[in-house]
Amino acid sequence: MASQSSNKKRPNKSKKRSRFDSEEFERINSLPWNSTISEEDDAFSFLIGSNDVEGGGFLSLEEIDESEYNLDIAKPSGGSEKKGKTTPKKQKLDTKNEELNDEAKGESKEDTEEVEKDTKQKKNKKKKQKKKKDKINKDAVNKAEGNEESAAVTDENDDREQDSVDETEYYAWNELRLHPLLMKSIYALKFKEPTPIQKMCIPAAAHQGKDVVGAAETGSGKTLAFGLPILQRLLEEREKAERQLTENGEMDEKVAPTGLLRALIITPTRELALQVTDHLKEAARHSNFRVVPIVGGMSSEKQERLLRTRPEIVVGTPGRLWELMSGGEIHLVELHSVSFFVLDEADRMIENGHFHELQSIVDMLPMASKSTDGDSQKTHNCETVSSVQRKKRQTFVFSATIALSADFRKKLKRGSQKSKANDELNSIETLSERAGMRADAAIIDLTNASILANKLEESFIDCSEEDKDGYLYYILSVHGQGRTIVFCTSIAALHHISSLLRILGVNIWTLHAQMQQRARLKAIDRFRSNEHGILIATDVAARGLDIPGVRTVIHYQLPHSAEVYVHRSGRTARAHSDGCSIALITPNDTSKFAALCKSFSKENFQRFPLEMSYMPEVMKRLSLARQIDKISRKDSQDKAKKNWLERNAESMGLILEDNDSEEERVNNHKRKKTTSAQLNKLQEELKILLSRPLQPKTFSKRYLAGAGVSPLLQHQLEELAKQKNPNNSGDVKRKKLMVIGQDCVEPLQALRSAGPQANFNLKGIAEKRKDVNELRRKRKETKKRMREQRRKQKKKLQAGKE
Ligand SMILES: Nc1ncnc2c1ncn2[C@@H]1O[C@H](COP(=O)(O)OP(=O)(O)OP(=O)(O)O)[C@@H](O)[C@H]1O
Repeated sequence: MASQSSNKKRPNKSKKRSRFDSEEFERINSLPWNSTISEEDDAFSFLIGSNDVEGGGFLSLEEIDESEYNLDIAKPSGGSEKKGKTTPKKQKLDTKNEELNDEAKGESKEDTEEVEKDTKQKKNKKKKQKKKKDKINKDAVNKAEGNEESAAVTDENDDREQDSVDETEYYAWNELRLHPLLMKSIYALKFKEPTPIQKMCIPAAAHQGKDVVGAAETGSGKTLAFGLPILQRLLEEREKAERQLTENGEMDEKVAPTGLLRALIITPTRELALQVTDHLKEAARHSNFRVVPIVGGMSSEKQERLLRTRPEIVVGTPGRLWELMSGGEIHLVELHSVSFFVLDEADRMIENGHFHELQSIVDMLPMASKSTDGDSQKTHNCETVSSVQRKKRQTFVFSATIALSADFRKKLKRGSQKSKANDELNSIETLSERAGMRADAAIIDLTNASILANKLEESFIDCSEEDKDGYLYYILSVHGQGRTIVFCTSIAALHHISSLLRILGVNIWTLHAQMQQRARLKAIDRFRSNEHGILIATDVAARGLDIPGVRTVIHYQLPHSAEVYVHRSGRTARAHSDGCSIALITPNDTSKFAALCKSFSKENFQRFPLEMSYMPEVMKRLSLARQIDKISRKDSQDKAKKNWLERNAESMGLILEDNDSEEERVNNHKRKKTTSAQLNKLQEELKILLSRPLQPKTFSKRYLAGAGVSPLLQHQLEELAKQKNPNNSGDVKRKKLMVIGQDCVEPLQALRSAGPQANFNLKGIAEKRKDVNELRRKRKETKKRMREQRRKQKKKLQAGKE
């Protein structure tokens, strides 16, 4: 349905653009291509983007605002652009026509005069061309950068920075033959070497023009693995077109078309789209390609204004993209120019809530298979376009967990490209095929058997449902170093623990899908800016979020699938860092956890080391916090109920009568007073407890424990311990000596020091489960037998009575 509606909107535009399109595409096809990219794949080398936007700058707290992009976007005047505003190309043509008319009027002038004029013009033209050629050859870099004052300032800084760059340190990038402007960005990012997925993807995508299915662990640099090839090809195309125009002496005659949409990147979440945008802007900062995010939760008018700047690269979420596309947003429906289509976190895209819009978007992409001979003008145009497009659009499908869909991989390896009768894009395979993925796509799967990030250490704490909150508080307070993300599966659980933690004085931020977009971005921003920040989030934060310094991920509730577990845990141990994850496992979770371990081919998970002497104090505080929470909740529920009643009564013009008797009123008042006194008392008690360090009374064998120990004291204690055991220089023992106190030891350190203390034994669990199943079966059989016996006895009794 959706795609039909979109198709309805397209014929008009197609009619208006049909001549232009076919002319342009004829020209595209006639352009030669450089040796590194196959002729077939060189789609839009005629493009010379008018890139006047400075990249860089993360979209942070406020709504997307064009001012953040240093854009001076003209408000639409008079007829809307959608109705076919005069393009620069058309303006140029009009001017040319006027010139021709003028020339015709001047026919009466003498021939000699005309010849002189002609020669003069030719001379001027040659001069101009030479000047331009020199300029291009002299400084291609400056040419691409010199559009904005702000860009110039940044570039000046970058140039200064680049002067101090020792390029030999970046030699590992050499073999990837990236454009100097991209290398300049890489120097600025200080990425000394490409990550393995980048090493594999860039040659295949940028130089061989292949479609790519990429799978690599979380935080392994997949964004640039598809981002750099896109930018590389766009840069090469632009330069080639410029060179060719200069060589043909057409620089003056041909006007670069205003930016066409060249790359469409789709991500499952808004935060991820903003992050990918930011990342690509950093990579494109010297090449001047415009990258714009199109996501829900923000003003669509502003986004439409951003799109009117005709960015070459759009990164968006399916919902808002489709909303604008189906509304006929001109930049987004001109998909014939899209040469790069990316599905980031592809496996998430096919999940419920995403694929309908995605399917509609994919169906908008020009594909030869969708055209039929008998169709309208629009179809004819699409066919012209698609015959170019089918060969030339590159499709990239990326995810850390795509390899979990082994079926997809196998099929692609076999090169199966048969179109499915299936109309729904409910598998990555169908989705990729419909998006135009070619049979010879490069499959780059760098995930290991466990799919989990290499530098991630995983652990678990088995506890009762009752003690879960206590253990969470324990980890956050005893091991509060570095950033921590706590994942919940439900928003109710998120509210529950965030309320408790706030009462316990733990500084946290929350993130879930029911929050306003502005609040979501604010939470991320604040979390990002706090070195020891704690974020309590649902799975909306599970995918793609790249926040440096996340040291620990806690699974407060286990996720529903192995994929989500991988992505959640992948918020730590990113790029070259390490990190750890801790899963809180209650008896109800055991079999789910065992299944998870199995899907990662992991026999053992490490048990997180706990210093049990902390627990009495932890539980005391928690008990008080729970009581406070219960009273406060009841109070706010009562208030909300009263407000609701009052609001409704007011809206209906009614006056609420207080029907309570005097006695009831007095009792209510007394009850309120008692509750308030009780609340104050509990809060006071908790305050006293919180003012004391969370300190165990005894010293453990392994740890010298002391809450609130300053780094200096910690160091002195360690030195003291060394002096006491001068002979004991064995590394193993020294490693185990650790001083722990609040905010002293991060979980990863505690985990490493503990060694493989205890493991989650899958075999044991399987056996236990077997035993339990056997027990259940026997119990069932006994029950059945007893039922049978009772029935027989009943029958006998009835027969006796008769
Ligand atoms: N060559 C490189 N050297 C060092 N760091 C890099 C390199 N490439 C990318 N990074 C950094 O690594 C981090 C992770 O990159 P990115 O977000 O692209 O990972 P990802 O594989 O897409 O992760 P996820 O699967 O979780 O989405 C980012 O902070 C990025 O800046």
